[in-house]
Amino acid sequence: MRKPIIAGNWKMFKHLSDAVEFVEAVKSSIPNKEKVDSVICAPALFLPTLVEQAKGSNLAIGAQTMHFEKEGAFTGEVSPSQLSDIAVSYVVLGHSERREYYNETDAAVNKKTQAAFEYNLTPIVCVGETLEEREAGNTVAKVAGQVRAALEGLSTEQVKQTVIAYEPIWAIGTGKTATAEDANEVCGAVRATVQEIAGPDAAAAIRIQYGGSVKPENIVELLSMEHIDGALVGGASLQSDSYLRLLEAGANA
Ligand SMILES: O=C(CO)COP(=O)(O)O
Repeated sequence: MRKPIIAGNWKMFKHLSDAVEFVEAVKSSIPNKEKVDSVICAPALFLPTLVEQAKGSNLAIGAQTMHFEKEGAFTGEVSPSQLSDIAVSYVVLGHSERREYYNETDAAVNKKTQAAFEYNLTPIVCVGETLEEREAGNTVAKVAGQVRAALEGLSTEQVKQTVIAYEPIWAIGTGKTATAEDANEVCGAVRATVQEIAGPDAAAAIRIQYGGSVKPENIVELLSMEHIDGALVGGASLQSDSYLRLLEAGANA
């Protein structure tokens, strides 16, 4: 049995005071860690405050991106060692917005995934196809290629601990969710790819999230699917009541 993992990705939303208010509102109501992993991936600026605030609760705090080097002359970047030093526990890597607007390549995502393990961070690696790729019948080829590239060089144990987020780009922020069956089919293809790379134990253990217009109204059906082990949620993770409903669905999946 894979434990569900529900992660909110706040992207570039909220001010620090809103973030603190949110964590205060949810932290005592986060479901038991044995039932679901509950994560908020916040802007880097908020991380030290939120990590302190969430200490002792069931809420884990994650970053939305990072560099792959420990340190160096990379103006504006945040390093894996800096995240680890303030006890951040997750990091989103290769989000389609980073790939599209900041030229994050498969090779960089691979280096970042390896760096995450070096610094004790759990990577949430995002993969997904554009609408054109889907319409051309290239969804599985695209997603499998991204998975292979991201996991290259990892040990079987590291592959098992990686979280993959399947986010069809056309479903992000558009209100268009992939049908639960379509999402499950691609998540199944991700699992099959992991099996080819790292064997059946890793394929059985790795957790695969779906992301793209997930809401309290559609998450239960998505989580009922065989290969969907959680959700990476943008818009619907910004309000505390909606976020708690998502976690509740995770705890009961
Ligand atoms: O990109 C996403 C999460 O990383 C999905 O965003 P939405 O849930 O707003 O569609």
